[in-house]
Amino acid sequence: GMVLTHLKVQPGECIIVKGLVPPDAKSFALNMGRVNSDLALHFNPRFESHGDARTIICNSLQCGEWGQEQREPEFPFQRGQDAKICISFDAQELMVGLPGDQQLKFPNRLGLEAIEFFSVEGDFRVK
Ligand SMILES: CCCO[C@@H]1O[C@H](CO)[C@@H](O[C@@H]2O[C@H](CO)[C@H](O)[C@H](OCc3cn(Cc4cccc(C#CCN)c4)nn3)[C@H]2O)[C@H](O)[C@H]1NC(C)=O
Repeated sequence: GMVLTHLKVQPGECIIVKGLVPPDAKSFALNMGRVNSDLALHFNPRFESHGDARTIICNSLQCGEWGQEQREPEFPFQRGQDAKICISFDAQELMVGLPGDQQLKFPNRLGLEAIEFFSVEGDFRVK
């Protein structure tokens, strides 16, 4: 999928991603952090993957090691529908704005001061 590097997204700024979730989607991920192996947030909605159904899994990756997963109560995505996702952060947490004005928060475990890396993986067609 799409990979962006050498970004300088600061606290208070936001990344807005719009795209289509294909009708046969199983899973997609938005990754953000310093580099691919140091992610402040791996945001992974699973329609049907790894034994999960309609569950958003959030995690961090530090030096290639996964942290403790956070499983979200809401799943505001539908196969075959467009989705808009807005990401911002501060010293304490990353905030993800979701469809239907839902929002989730994830601790800024890495103490990230700027988002330099952003990638989209799996079943999400960026528009
Ligand atoms: C119960 C004991 C065992 O527990 C399980 O242990 C697994 C391994 O650790 C965890 O799974 C890992 O979870 C991690 C977050 O924590 C990560 O998502 C990681 O995936 C990295 C990864 C990213 N990509 C690229 C990509 C991304 C999204 C879409 C696609 C596609 C497509 C075309 N349909 C491709 N490929 N692999 C996943 O493997 C499970 O959650 C966890 N389950 C529970 C309940 O605890």
